[in-house]
Amino acid sequence: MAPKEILLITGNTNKIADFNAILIPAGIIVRNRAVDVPEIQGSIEEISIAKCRKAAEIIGGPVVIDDTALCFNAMGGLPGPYIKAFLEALGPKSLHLLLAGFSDKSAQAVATVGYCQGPGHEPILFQGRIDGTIVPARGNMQYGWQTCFEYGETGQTLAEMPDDEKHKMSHLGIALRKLVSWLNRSDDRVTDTT
Ligand SMILES: O=c1[nH]c(=O)c2ncn([C@@H]3O[C@H](COP(=O)(O)OP(=O)(O)OP(=O)(O)O)[C@@H](O)[C@H]3O)c2[nH]1
Ligand SMILES: [Mg+2]
Repeated sequence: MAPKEILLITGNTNKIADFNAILIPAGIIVRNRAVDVPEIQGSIEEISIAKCRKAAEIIGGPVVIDDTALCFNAMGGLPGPYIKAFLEALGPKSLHLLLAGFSDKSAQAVATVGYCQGPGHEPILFQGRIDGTIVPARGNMQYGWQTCFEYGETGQTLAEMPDDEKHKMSHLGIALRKLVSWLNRSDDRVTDTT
């Protein structure tokens, strides 16, 4: 089968690295444009659809985007898609303090990957959700909130897991495997590099 490529619209270099780590073994080439696409307020899905549609308009062709949310169950799903603002304000070391007044520390990490064929086309979403617990930061601090998210019953934060193990179960891994299945069934919607 000819290799396929996607154009990932993001300025987040860690996200690009994660896409590559997950998609290269699946035979997908990841190209990138670092465009800052405006993010509206709304549900996770509304934000992802608007971001994907806007990215396709800016690029004028097929695009892939991801919008990642961290949802605290005690807070009705917040910060959710607004986690970036909380992370920037508090830093990963203080994020767990948001739940100091709650006994329920459970949370979900949600990756919502969007594909849009081009301007005027309806985006398609592929979502991965995993359950975990918000804890004081542990592990590699270089990226996002993953030091604060202990996955399932593993006793490990995402930042304490080896990358290959993390990509097998992560919110993004789940979402991207759904994208890969869809790309493999939709040969006419992706760009062949040959
Ligand atoms: O520990 C993490 N593990 C992840 O898997 C992950 N994915 C995203 N993030 C962070 O969560 C916020 C989401 O915002 P986000 O999805 O809008 O990304 P972003 O604004 O950085 O880039 P863009 O793709 O929108 O251009 C941003 O602070 C990201 O740095 C992650 N942190
Ligand atoms: Mg963003």
